[in-house]
Amino acid sequence: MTTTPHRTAHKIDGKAYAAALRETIATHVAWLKEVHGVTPGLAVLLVGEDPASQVYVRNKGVQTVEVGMNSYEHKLPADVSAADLYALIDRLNADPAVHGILCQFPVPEHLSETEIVARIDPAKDVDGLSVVNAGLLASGQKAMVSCTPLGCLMLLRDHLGSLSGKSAVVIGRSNLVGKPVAQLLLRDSCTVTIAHSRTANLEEVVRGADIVVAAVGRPQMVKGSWLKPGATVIDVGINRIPAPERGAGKNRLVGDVDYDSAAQVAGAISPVPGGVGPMTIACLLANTVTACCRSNGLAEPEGLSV
Ligand SMILES: Nc1nc2c(c(=O)[nH]1)N[C@@H](CN(C=O)c1ccc(C(=O)N[C@@H](CCC(=O)O)C(=O)O)cc1)CN2
Repeated sequence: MTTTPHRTAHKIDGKAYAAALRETIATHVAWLKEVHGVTPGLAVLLVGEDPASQVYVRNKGVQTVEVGMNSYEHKLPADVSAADLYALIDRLNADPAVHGILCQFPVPEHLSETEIVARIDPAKDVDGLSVVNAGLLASGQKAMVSCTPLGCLMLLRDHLGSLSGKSAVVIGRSNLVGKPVAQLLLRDSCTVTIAHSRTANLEEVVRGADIVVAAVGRPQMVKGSWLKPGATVIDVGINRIPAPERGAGKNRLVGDVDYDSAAQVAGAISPVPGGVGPMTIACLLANTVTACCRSNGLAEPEGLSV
C-alpha cells in the first residue's frame, strides 16, 4: 500500500528571533550609553482602556527597560481632547531625551489616527507611519520602517536568504502592514502582488506565490489548498475566536492562515502566537535605537534596520 507523505512545514520562530534581536539591541544601547553618553528614550501614548492595547503598551514599557532604554508611558483618558493630545505630542517632539514616539492604536473614534501620526516629528516616528516615512520607503530612501513589516522582512530574510526574483503575494492593503510590506518586498527585488478583499480569484493568485504574507484580519482564511507547495508563509493576523473546548466564554488566538492545513503544504510558516507578534515590539525597540543614532549624528548599528 502506498501512502501520501505529509509534509510538515518548518515553523518560523518569531519569539526566538525577537529575543535574539533584543539582545543585539541591548548591546547597542550599552555602547550608546558608555561611549556616547546617550540613552535612547521611547514615549508611548495610550488613549483609553482597550484591554489588548493595555497589554501591548505594558509589554512595550517592560521590554524597553529590559534593553536598557528609558520608557516614558503616557496614559490618557478615553475622552481626551485632540488639542490636549497634540499638546503632549508637541512637548515630546521638543524633548531631547525622547527619540521615539508612538500612539497605540486603535484610538477612540473622536480622534484621527492620521492626524495623530502627522503631529509626530517624522524623525521620532518609530512606528514609521507618517507620510514622510511612507514616502521615503516608497521612493527607496532611508526611512523609519513600520514595526510589523520590518519584523516580517527580517523573518523572511532569515529563513530564505535572498528574496530576489521570488514572487510574493501580500493579502491586505493597510497602511500599517500591507502597503509597507509590499514596498519592502519590492525593494528586495520580489515580484509583488497586493491582494485584498476585492481581488478576483484570490486562491489562484496566492497559489502562484513563493512568499505569502497574510494581513487581512480574517481568522484562518488562507487554507493549505491555496498554497504553492514549499511556499513561505508569514501570518500577520491576530484574531480571537471562541474556544468552547477551553471552557465557556473562552477564546483562543489564531492568525489569518489556517495553520494546520497550511503546514501540510508550505515549506515554512510563522505561527500565531509566536511569529510576527513578538517581532513587532522588538522592531519598535530597534527603530528607537536607529532614531537615537540618527538624531545624534551617529553611525547606525548593523542589523537593526533593513
Ligand atoms: N501604534 C501602533 N498600534 C498598533 C500596532 C503598531 O505596530 N503600532 N500593532 C498592533 C498591536 N501591537 C503593537 O502595538 C502588537 C500586537 C501583537 C503583539 C504580540 O506579541 N502578539 C503575540 C500574542 C499576544 C496575545 O496573546 O495577544 C503573538 O503574536 O505571539 C505585539 C504587539 C495594533 N496596534
